[in-house]
Amino acid sequence: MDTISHSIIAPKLTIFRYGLSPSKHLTLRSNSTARTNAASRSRVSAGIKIQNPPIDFSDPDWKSKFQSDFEKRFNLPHITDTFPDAEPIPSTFCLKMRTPVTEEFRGGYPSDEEWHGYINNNDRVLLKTIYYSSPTSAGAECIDPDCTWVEQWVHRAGPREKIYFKPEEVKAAIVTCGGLCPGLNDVIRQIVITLEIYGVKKIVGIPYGYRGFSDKELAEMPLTRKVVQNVHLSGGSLLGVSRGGPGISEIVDSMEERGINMLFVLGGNGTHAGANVIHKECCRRGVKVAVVGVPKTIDNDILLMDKTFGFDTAVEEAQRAINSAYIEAHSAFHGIGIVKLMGRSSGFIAMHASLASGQIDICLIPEVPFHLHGPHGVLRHLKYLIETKGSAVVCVAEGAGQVS
Ligand SMILES: Nc1ncnc2c1ncn2[C@@H]1O[C@H](COP(=O)(O)OP(=O)(O)OP(=O)(O)O)[C@@H](O)[C@H]1O
Ligand SMILES: O=P(O)(O)OC[C@H]1O[C@](O)(CO)[C@@H](O)[C@@H]1O
Repeated sequence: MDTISHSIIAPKLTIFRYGLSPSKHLTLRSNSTARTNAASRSRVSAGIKIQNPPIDFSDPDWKSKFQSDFEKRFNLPHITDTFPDAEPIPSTFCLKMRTPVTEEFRGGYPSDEEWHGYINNNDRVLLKTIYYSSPTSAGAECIDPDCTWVEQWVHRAGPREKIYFKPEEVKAAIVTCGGLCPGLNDVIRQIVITLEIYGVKKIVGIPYGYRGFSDKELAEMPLTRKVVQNVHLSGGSLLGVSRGGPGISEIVDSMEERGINMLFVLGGNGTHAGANVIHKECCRRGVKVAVVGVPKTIDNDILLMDKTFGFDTAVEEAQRAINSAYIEAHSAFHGIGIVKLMGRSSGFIAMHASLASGQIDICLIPEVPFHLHGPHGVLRHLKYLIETKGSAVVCVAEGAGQVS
């Protein structure tokens, strides 16, 4: 199976791929790999070998075992795991209000009012919504050889009716680390505005990533709705970014000194590895701090999120390059345009830009192995395009053809 390639042909677009056996489509991940994968561009499922304990499909209970294992893996930690005595209070925020919920609601909402302002703790989002009747169905991703329907879900994010931090006692900090990504300022803005709606008054930005926790020259930046009102109109990060910086102990010391008890980190893999150890260090010290990770990946390759910020901008911008390549290729005799786009481990930008542009003939992405040569190879198809259309445009994601 792994040497025969075939192509899926959509109008004007060919994505080269191998025929994969169902077993190679497994998306099941262990707890640790789910997290690592999520942080390391794991939306890719086809073609990647996943190290998991094999499922014994001869066991008549395999499905219920799989589902309960899946449930355990997505069992979210809660603040009361670390602070069993933490007392919940009614939330001051509600999806239906644009000002903090006031005292008059503290005892509950009027019974005749349909409130629907919160996410229930048991709300779930189904990850797989397609029932494939056969492993040979186009795009089939099967757990087992018979392609049985197995429910996979994750918790639904959003505001809860009970909170554990009194807004007046919160000092929230926001930090942006790693490289830039479109949308960082939008996220900073929205965090500040939402915190204010909760009633939080003390909000600061930590300048230049984790470095801002140790460098005495870098003063924290007070953030209010007024400060962030128009920041989404400019690129980059209002706070600045950096790589490297202090050790975890120094960061947590600094947070304690500053009285920060809520930290929002915006960043990629490294940033989240840092956030994780900051959280662990806070737990070890017994300081009540909420560490919130906001994943930053322009590649949109986090399975558990609808879409990561910056992705749409990347797709939009990519189309300008595609359009230029198209014009060049079609103006030249037997012209071939090649556009290389971001995406070392996943090809969502390349695929979406290709589809949206309507100008790409071949799209090569890391998830889908292909041959350059041979009867089903890319070059053969390119020759066919030149012979029949006179020109062609190819879109290549950075990591295409590099997954072994
Ligand atoms: N394993 C780790 N433990 C603690 N901190 C880390 C770890 N890896 C990276 N960091 C810290 O996280 C910050 C950002 O990391 P990094 O430069 O790797 O960017 P990133 O978050 O992966 O973003 P990008 O995807 O843009 O590269 C740095 O300040 C770095 O010191
Ligand atoms: O060259 P680096 O820093 O490893 O990053 C490359 C990766 O970063 C991105 O450009 C953005 O995540 C990816 O498309 C690419 O895979």
